[in-house]
Amino acid sequence: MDRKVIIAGNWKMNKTAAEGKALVEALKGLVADVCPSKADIVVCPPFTTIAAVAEAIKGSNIKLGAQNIHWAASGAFTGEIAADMLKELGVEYVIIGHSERRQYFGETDETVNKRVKAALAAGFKPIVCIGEMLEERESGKTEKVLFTQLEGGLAGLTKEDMANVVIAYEPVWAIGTGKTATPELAEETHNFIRMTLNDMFGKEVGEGVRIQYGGSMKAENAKELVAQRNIDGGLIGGAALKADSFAALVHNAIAE
Ligand SMILES: O=C[C@H](O)COP(=O)(O)O
Repeated sequence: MDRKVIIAGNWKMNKTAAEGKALVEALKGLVADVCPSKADIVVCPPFTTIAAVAEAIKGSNIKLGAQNIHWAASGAFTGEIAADMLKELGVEYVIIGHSERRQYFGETDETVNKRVKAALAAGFKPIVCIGEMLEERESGKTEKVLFTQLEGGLAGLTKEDMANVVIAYEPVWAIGTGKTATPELAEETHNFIRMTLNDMFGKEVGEGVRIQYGGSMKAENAKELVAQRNIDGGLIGGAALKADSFAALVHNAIAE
């Protein structure tokens, strides 16, 4: 099945509004030649930078994402963000359950699931992050960890919901370390994720779900990674923080 490549830049806690605006102003020109039918190009700035970026990317082929969403419509949830607030800014994608949220902010499969459901109900496309820690991989627990994260994070979702869900596989040991998974190892794991999705939702659904790789992906390794059968793009941290490195990565990822 043909799945459209999706390259998303997760800016994490980087870029003021002015810096974010400057980045996308430069990026727009550098990726203007990328046909929207060929790839989805997404930037996910921090909340305070979204409005400025939304304005700057109007009329371009760059789409907007956020880095989190709360499950309640409003209320006493200090530090959180609601669906309406993101909708108003033109956000389309929402990253949910990033390993940094799980590691440092107590995110669990249960809260991931609540956020995913809220995102879908509001019409967003969730990018659901899963991935194992180094000691889990070394002790042979990778598949068990990923299975549990998929089962918990996607619990209760329908086949129709899955048409709007993107999975990001990010081995935690590869994030920001420069230690990319080899294309073979990444593909083996993506294939396991695909099989699990096929089991959970049926092959006709599972084969259509886009699975991004994340973890030290850069222009130099993007082509080989995305060439793998079950790798449909990337969730990019460090290399998304500069317009030229992100644009080069996008071009290499979709190069024939
Ligand atoms: O969300 C992005 C990932 O955590 C990857 O980050 P990185 O490209 O800096 O390794």
